[in-house]
Amino acid sequence: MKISGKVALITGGAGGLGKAFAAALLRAKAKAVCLVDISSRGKEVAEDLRLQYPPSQVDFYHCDVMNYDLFKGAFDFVQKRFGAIDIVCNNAGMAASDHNVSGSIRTLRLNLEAVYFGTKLGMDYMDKESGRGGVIINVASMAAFLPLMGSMCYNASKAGVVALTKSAGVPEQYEMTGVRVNALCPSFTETPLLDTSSGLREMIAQLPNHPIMSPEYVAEGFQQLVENEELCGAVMRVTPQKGIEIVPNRRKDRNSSSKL
Ligand SMILES: NC(=O)C1=CN([C@@H]2O[C@H](COP(=O)(O)OP(=O)(O)OC[C@H]3O[C@@H](n4cnc5c(N)ncnc54)[C@H](O)[C@@H]3O)[C@@H](O)[C@H]2O)C=CC1
Ligand SMILES: CCC(=O)/C=C/C=C\C[C@@H](O)/C=C/C=C/C=C\[C@@H](O)CCCC(=O)O
Repeated sequence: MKISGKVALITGGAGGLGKAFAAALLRAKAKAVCLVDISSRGKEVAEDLRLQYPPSQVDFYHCDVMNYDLFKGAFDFVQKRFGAIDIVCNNAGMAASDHNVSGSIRTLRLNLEAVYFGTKLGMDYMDKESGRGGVIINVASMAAFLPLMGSMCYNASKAGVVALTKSAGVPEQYEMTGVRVNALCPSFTETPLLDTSSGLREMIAQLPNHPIMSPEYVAEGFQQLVENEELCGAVMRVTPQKGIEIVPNRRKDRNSSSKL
């Protein structure tokens, strides 16, 4: 997909990775980006991006994406304001330790259930019948493959995002909707998320050859997933050790999916 002239909706857009994804799209001449976030910081982030990347339009839409109806309202807002949606990034997320049961349940809901909402809504609003096709990027994590000690729900939620994305990205689905769906799995990246768990930075520092990456580097992988029309149902890993890589998809060796 050529990003120039396109319209994007990014959840968690006020956060470290969300802002970097928005900036990457704006540098590539996206027509408009809407930052959907529960934090009112989104207003300042949108203002900052407008100043940095004129004449692109950058809006902030205050929303709790864990509420389906409110989240649908964000899609209606973008569709009405810009006439179309081409790119959806389900990026909003959080982490909680196993000791915090309510936080762990909220983590599962935000990181997985809300990503399902955003994937379903993205397919509905961008479907080639009602829309003009498009691409959905679901932000998972390397924790989906290499679990973090003490964060069962975080690890499970991210593994769920990978499975959800592979399901949504099967060729038959793409043929029907014209919407590609890919997963982005970064390792540790310099954002406020790293400060939400005490001792995490110290733990990371103990890991051999595991420097914390910049959001801008992860956004390079994000942009590849948006632009490369060959990628659908793809899982991309971004790590300091191996850089940006697509996980081989064994399913491509089979010639049809199992239909229910
Ligand atoms: N920072 C890292 O090391 C890594 C982060 N990730 C994932 O990247 C995504 C973005 O996280 P970061 O930018 O690192 O963290 P961040 O904390 O900077 O950004 C998260 C954003 O999500 C928003 N948010 C939280 N709950 C929300 C809700 N109910 N509705 C709408 N927005 C909500 C927050 O207000 C915040 O702006 C998350 O899914 C995270 O799990 C994945 C791998 C590594
Ligand atoms: C509650 C703590 C928590 O879940 C914090 C998450 C923080 C960062 C985002 C996360 O998505 C990054 C995961 C990166 C994992 C990369 C490699 C693993 O092999 C690290 C394993 C570290 C360990 O041995 O526990």
